[in-house]
Amino acid sequence: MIKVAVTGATGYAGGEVLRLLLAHPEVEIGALTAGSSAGSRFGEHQPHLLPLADRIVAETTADNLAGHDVVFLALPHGASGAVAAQLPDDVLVIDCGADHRLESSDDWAAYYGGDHAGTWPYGMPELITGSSRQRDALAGVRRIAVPGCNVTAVTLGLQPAVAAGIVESTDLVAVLANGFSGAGKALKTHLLASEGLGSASPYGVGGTHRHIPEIAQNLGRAGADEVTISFTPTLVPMARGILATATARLAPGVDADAARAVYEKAYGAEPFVHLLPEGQWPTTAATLGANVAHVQLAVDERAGRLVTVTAIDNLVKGTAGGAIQSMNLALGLPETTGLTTIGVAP
Ligand SMILES: NC(=O)C1=CN([C@@H]2O[C@H](COP(=O)(O)OP(=O)(O)OC[C@H]3O[C@@H](n4cnc5c(N)ncnc54)[C@H](OP(=O)(O)O)[C@@H]3O)[C@@H](O)[C@H]2O)C=CC1
Ligand SMILES: CC(=O)N[C@@H](CCC(=O)OP(=O)(O)O)C(=O)O
Repeated sequence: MIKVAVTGATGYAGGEVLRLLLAHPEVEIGALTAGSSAGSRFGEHQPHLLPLADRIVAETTADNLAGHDVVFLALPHGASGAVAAQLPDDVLVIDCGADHRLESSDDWAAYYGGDHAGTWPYGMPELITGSSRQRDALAGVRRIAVPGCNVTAVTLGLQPAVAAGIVESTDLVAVLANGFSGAGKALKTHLLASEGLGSASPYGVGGTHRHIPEIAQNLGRAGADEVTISFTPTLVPMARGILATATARLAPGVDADAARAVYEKAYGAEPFVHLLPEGQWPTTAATLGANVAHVQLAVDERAGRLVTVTAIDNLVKGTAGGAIQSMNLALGLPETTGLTTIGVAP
């Protein structure tokens, strides 16, 4: 069995990693660590994870993380680098946070601030990288940076068109509806039920959201020379889910059939990206609890734009499921081990 520790186990991302790992046939769950909740009973924080309820949350120290084959980091931004530096090179370390996603230290400084911890192999197996996919780069690695959840939705929506050159990558627009859990468990005023229930509110407006450089990095790897994207997330009253509408100016002469053929070719063999039948549009409800992205596209002839819509569960395909998919690849297991595309709607 593969022995796995989870840091940030009391949070949303750590909890979801554990929920999925409990169904993984090759995994045994070891240390559960966190910050201020160390010493408390795990069941107080994650009552839905009954098999682990009587465990005691440990401090996040190198000693407590020793003796594991895999360590998941589900810590706030900026906290992963120091913990990872204490872990041996032969341990597979999977960072669900942002610390190791970006190649450019300038981008890190501009969007996150502080010192950049470094760049790790990027955990999005479906990412188009020239003539191959990122999954080929994950075999045998011992460090993985899990993508941002919004980044996963927007990248999967746009990358086939960008890679095939059927859109202008300098004229991209993405508007997203985002569930509350994306912001984590820590209390924030705008996430109070009295503020957020019955309301939709934009945040990170005007080119300020920290996922913009990561999306540009991905679409650059997919083949774009230059990427300009207007990106606007909107908080909507649902616990989980992201619905990303991403549009792009079409290259001359590209019609709906040609665009659809590009997406069918890109995603026909992907186990966790599902191109819906023509005319059926993604909903977040259909992806909840599932390691899957539902994708659809249309050509808006009057506007001259390709319109893509992608739905994911931010905590599954957007975090924990994607992380376990990458773990499987790194360890040489079948990519789909322990993961399901079956959701829990309604
Ligand atoms: N929520 C989401 O949809 C996604 C989250 N992520 C990333 O996952 C990471 C965790 O996010 P999320 O689960 O939402 O956040 P939460 O606020 O829900 O959880 C944070 C976790 O980190 C622990 N923690 C906080 N500070 C420290 C510290 N100094 N040392 C050790 N443990 C600490 C907390 O423990 P304690 O209980 O003791 O406070 C808690 O377990 C972030 O980097 C986030 O960006 C990535 C993709 C999507
Ligand atoms: C509603 C909400 O605030 N969502 C968060 C989701 C970010 C996320 O979880 O991704 P990271 O791992 O990069 O933090 C946001 O859009 O910033």
